[in-house]
Amino acid sequence: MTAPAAPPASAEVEILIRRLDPDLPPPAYALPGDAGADLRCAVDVELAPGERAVVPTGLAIAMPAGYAAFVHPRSGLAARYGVSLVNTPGTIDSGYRGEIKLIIVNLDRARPVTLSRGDRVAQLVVQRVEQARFVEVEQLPPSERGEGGHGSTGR
Ligand SMILES: O=c1ccn([C@H]2C[C@H](O)[C@@H](COP(=O)(O)OP(=O)(O)OP(=O)(O)O)O2)c(=O)[nH]1
Ligand SMILES: [Mg+2]
Repeated sequence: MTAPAAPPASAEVEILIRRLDPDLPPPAYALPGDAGADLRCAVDVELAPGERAVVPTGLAIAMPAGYAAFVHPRSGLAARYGVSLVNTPGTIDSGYRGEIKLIIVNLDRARPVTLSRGDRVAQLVVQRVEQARFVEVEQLPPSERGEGGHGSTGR
């Protein structure tokens, strides 16, 4: 079986990058078509169980209006060591020009974890996002779900 055919080609979006730490490689997709481009940590970090740290990536970006980038954990690190991001996914606004930082947490209950400068510790997913216009009304239109939430459809 081959993968389903792609819809009509969508152009790649150009993202400008600044390497604040020129010795680190730029963000890159590990394989063609990957959703996330890997981000590296710019410093060595050791996290005790339950500890978190704000970690620099040495990277600043500028993307077009109408886009946002989301910082996601890497599942390999999550499965092997319990490493995640506190605010997953972290939101990078299109107007943000500062250094992308990762709020990394060690969720393992027993083992400390060491991340070394240059390790690929997170991934950046670039997406189109809509801007909403919030219109206040007295009543919201009816729907089949109504106000049912939090398991209202059953287990
Ligand atoms: O994991 C993250 C999340 C955010 N940011 C940067 C980019 C983003 O545009 C900015 C603000 O993030 P967010 O809106 O999530 O935080 P906030 O607490 O609402 O801060 P602000 O008041 O600056 O919007 O911080 C990061 O570098 N890493
Ligand atoms: Mg904000």
